[in-house]
Amino acid sequence: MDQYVHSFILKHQLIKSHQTLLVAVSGGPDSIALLHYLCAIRKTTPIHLIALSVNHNLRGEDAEEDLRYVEEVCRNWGVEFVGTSVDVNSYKIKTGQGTQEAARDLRYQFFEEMMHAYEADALAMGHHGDDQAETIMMQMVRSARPEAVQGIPVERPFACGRIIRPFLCISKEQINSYLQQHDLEARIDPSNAQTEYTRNAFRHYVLPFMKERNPRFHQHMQAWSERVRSERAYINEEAKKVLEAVHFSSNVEKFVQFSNQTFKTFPLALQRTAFHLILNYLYVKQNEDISYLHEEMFMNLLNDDKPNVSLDFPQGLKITRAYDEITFSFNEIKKEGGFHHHLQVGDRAYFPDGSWMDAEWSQTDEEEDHYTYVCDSHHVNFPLVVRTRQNGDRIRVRGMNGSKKVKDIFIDQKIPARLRDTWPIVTDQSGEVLWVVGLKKGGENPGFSSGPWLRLYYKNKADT
Ligand SMILES: Nc1ncnc2c1ncn2[C@@H]1O[C@H](COP(=O)(O)OP(=O)(O)OP(=O)(O)O)[C@@H](O)[C@H]1O
Repeated sequence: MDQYVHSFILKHQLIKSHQTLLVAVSGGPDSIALLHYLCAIRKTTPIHLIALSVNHNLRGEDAEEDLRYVEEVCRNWGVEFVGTSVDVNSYKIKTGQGTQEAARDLRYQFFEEMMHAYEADALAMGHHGDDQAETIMMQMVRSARPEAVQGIPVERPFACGRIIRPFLCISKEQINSYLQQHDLEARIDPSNAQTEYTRNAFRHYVLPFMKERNPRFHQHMQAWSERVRSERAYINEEAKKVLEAVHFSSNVEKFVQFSNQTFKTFPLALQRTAFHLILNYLYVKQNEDISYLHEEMFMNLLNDDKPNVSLDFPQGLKITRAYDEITFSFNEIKKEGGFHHHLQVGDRAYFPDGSWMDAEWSQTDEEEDHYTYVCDSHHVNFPLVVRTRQNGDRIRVRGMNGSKKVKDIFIDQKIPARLRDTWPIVTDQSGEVLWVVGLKKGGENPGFSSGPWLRLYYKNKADT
């Protein structure tokens, strides 16, 4: 066992000389073996070890005895010890969590505090290869998405350092032999009683079957986890390029819009991943309800023959496709035919009636007609927004002092009421109305500036 763990630590560079290492010790076999192993390597790799143990007060006096047992072991092995008792029941009432979830939260809060208190480099935990195999199999049953089936990480950032799991490369059986070999005693493994029902079923029925087929199954699962993680990291980086290409920009409104054509130039794997990156950005809390079926629905929306399609996602998120334009929005556009597009320079925005608008840099400040708008680019906050009217919209009309209600412009120009809710209006990011297309121009007069100018061009479907 020692050799496996040694190579694993080296391969992942989990521990280095002179580091301060916290070890989470419940008193059960896995963490007692881990503590013993780490004590032993102190002979060749000088490290500062501190053992942490949490009494969850869930198993009466037994739990207190576990803590005292760990304390005694630490005294005998010359390891600094910090123990704590937490009140899981009060925390459960406060947070509405289940027992295991609340216990876990409190345990990690304590670990985090200790990481800062000791300015530790890492916290070592006793998860092993069988835990890994169970976790991956459970994830596979739950999800069809590779990114949701990655298992337990060998290391991850935590507080001021990292969490490391040096035993992921070995099986529970190897840990038991190690305990025997070194004549080590552990408290009765409380995990069987505490572990959730599903995990126990995998532990007792599925894992033995897999190990019977291949005793090295846990090694395969560990290799799988490492491989999937590195591949996912690569795909995620590549998918960020998709977001760049479609001019994805974060904004307070949590509103995302891009061209379907551009999005679809990328391979399917990147489209899928980019879709999840967008969802991660839109959903403040990770949404457990999103499954690969949602992913399929989105992929179908991209390829649907119909020009206007929409999907309703959890928490009121609406995804629509209007011709080439894909929109993710929580603010459902209330009025029929209403829209809200972001417009970057070099983009074309399509409207539900088939008309469109181009945005480009211009060499001149000349405006050919009512359907061209030029402004000094220094006076606008990008990206521009092309949307339908909102209550209270006003425009600072060029050459006039003060502003005018957009509603009055529609009335003055005798625009029929049925057209007003779908009439395009351009604003900048700060909400300043720049142009009521075809009717009134606002903002600074481009004739007074030296550019560079931004030129907008509106083309009505009926004219083509
Ligand atoms: N009460 C606790 N105090 C300190 N560390 C804990 C505690 N409970 C769990 N841990 C840490 O989390 C790891 C995984 O926890 P889990 O509940 O899966 O295992 P366990 O059966 O308690 O493990 P072990 O056999 O090491 O006691 C443990 O190996 C240990 O490092």
